Amino acid sequence: MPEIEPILEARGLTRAFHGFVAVSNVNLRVRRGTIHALIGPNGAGKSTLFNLLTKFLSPSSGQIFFKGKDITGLAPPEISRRGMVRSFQISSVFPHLNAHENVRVALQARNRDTFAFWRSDSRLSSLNAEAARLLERVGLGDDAHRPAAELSYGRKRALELATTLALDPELVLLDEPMAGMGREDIGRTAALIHSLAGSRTVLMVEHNLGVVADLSDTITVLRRGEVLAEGSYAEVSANPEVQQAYMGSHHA
Ligand SMILES: Nc1ncnc2c1ncn2[C@@H]1O[C@H](COP(=O)(O)OP(=O)(O)OP(=O)(O)O)[C@@H](O)[C@H]1O
Repeated sequence: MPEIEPILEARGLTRAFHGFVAVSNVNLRVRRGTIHALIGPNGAGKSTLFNLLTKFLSPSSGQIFFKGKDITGLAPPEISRRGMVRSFQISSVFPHLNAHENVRVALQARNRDTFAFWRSDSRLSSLNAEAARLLERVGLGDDAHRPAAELSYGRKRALELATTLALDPELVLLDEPMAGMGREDIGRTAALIHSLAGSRTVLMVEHNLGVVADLSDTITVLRRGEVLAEGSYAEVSANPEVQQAYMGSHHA
C-alpha cells in the first residue's frame, strides 16, 4: 500500500549557530489527522526544530514541505495562510479586550474583512456566534466578557488556543501547551487537543511526559539535535537509548 503523503515533512533539516549544530539532519514526517509530539532532554534541539518548522528560524540546510509543497523559503504569515498555524503566532492576546473580543479579532483576521463588511449587522452576529462557540469549546464560555488581562495563566492559554482555532488551521503547532498550567487546566487543555485530532493535525513540543503519553499518536525523540527514536509512547519509552538520554535530566 502506498504511504499517504504526510501533511508536514522535514528533509535533512539542519541548523548551526556559529558552528554549533543544534539540529542535525532531521527527517520528520507528520501524518494528517494525528497528534505528534517532539520530546527530548534539555538542549536536545526541540525549540530550534520547532522554530525551523514554523519559519521563525531559517535552516542552514534541508527542506520543509507542507501538503507536498516546499515551504522552506516562505515567511510565517504565508504559511499560516496556507493552513499551518503556530499557536500564539498571530493571535497574541490583547489584554484590554475581553475574551470574546479577542476571538472575534482573530476571526476577522482569518476572513480579512474590510471595515465596512465587518460592521454589517448580519456579519457581526455570525462572527459573534462563532466566537461564542469557540469560547465554549475551550471552556471559556463563562469568562467571555472578562478582560483577557484578568484571566488566570491557564485560562489565557486556553484563550490563545481559541484564537488559534479561529484561524481554522489544518496543522496546529503548539509550543509547550501545558507549560505553567495547574492540573485542572492541563486536563481541560489535553481534552481539547485530543478533540482536534482527526479533523486537524497537531504537532507539539511538550515536556509533560504524562500528557505526551496520553495524547500522542507518534513521538519523535531528539537528542543532541538528532532524531534518536520515533514511534508510539510504548515504543519509545521501552527504548534503552531513550531511557539513557533521559537519565540525569529533570524530565526523567
Ligand atoms: N540562538 C542560539 N545561539 C546559539 N546556540 C543556540 C541558540 N539557540 C539554541 N542554541 C543551542 O542549541 C541547543 C538546542 O537548544 P534548544 O533550545 O533547541 O533545545 P531544547 O530541546 O528546546 O531545550 P529545552 O528543553 O531546554 O528547552 C542548545 O545547546 C542551545 O544552547
